[in-house]
Amino acid sequence: MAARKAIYLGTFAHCKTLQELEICPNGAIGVDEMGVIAFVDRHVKDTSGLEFRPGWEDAEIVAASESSFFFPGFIDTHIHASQYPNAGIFGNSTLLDWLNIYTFPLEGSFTSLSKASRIYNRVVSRTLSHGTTTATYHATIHVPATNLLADICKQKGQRAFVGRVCMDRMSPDYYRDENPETAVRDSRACIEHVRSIDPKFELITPVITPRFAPSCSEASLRGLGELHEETGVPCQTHISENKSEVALVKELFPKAKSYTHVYDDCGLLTSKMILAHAVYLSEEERALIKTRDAKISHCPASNTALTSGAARIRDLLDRGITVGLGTDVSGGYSPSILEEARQAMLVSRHVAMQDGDGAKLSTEEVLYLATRGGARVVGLEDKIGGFEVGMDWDAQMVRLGTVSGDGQGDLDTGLVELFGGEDWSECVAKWLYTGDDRNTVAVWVKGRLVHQVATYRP
Ligand SMILES: Nc1nc2[nH]cnc2c(=O)[nH]1
Ligand SMILES: [Zn+2]
Repeated sequence: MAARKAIYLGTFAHCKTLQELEICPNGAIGVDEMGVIAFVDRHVKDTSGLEFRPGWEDAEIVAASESSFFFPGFIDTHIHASQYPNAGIFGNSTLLDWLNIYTFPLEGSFTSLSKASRIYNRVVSRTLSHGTTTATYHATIHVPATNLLADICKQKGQRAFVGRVCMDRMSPDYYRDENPETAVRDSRACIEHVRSIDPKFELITPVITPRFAPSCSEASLRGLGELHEETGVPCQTHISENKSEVALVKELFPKAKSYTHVYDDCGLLTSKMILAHAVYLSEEERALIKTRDAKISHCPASNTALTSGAARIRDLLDRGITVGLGTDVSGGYSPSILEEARQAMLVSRHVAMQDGDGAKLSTEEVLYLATRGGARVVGLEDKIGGFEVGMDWDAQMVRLGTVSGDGQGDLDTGLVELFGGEDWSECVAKWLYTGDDRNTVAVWVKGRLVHQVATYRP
């Protein structure tokens, strides 16, 4: 809960639609004690006399400087919190050997709660510092460590979906569920823990997490599908990321019509399912995903790093399928959704070189995926992702660097350097393509200040 009402003054930018980025240079956004946006003024004439809003005379004033603006917090729809120490470590591996060489040994070590605490505290702080106000996490199979991740998100104020990973086959002996029943039982325990710390799932939501079809028996997928139906708790998994994985699923589920049908047959392909990657979906699978209204997390950095492939995002969007962005740390090397948005744009250019210019994603589109798209993926499109009355104040203040007449630039704002001739849409583009966490000077979730850089002064 925010300590007091606040008015955020200055430039704000947010995506109205996939194609339209609205930028208001003289804005004022009022946020009430609950962290909810009460008003949005697009053209404030005089910011010196703040009596322009009766009832808001006592509000805290948070003003963005001339080279700063407010932007909605980012939504990371797919990140493995437990893999954070491996960010950047993947060599030349591809998915199935990467799991065995790098990933299972690290995740398996989360029997140690002190290790889990060190890593989870770090990843939550780090993602917040990159403007991620909502993250959908995969944890590990361990109940105490997964519950700890939920506790840490709550304590640090990050909106989070926290998933206890289920895997009862094709996994090492030291890191697997004993049987389908324990996979369901332990998932239920994590759901109950979140219920105990956040009964209405206002900040933290549990998420049922079968790792992916190859590491789950049909019985465990069915059990998790039943748990999904019983509790209404959302689900997440991986799908069709890599060609060898797709072939393996065909071998392991010979009766299923497709990889997507494996999840559908077990009651997991619903509007509350987040499917990460979706690189090699057939026409029929894409149609089925659209029919079920399941959501897609696009993870371009990971898809490139693990040589998985290039997802056809334009095609998914044209079909009306909901898409957001996922860092997929540590398949992806960066915890930054800004970096992921850049990668989404770049990968779309490679797709365009094969499929034609229509595949290109624009600056506006990747920023939409990073915010409004992600909000729809996690089912919170009425609450987060933009600046509208009634939405929560999940936001970041972005500060850009300026170069003065003597050619000297700001040191603490990284590579984004304004020379004075840029209009606001060019400023936002410069931030997207050259910015980093040095530009994210303050971050709020539900009106609570959850991150600030040392030089930030409200
Ligand atoms: N990128 C990625 N793909 C997976 N498929 C199954 N597990 C994983 C994982 O941890 N990362
Ligand atoms: Zn993943």
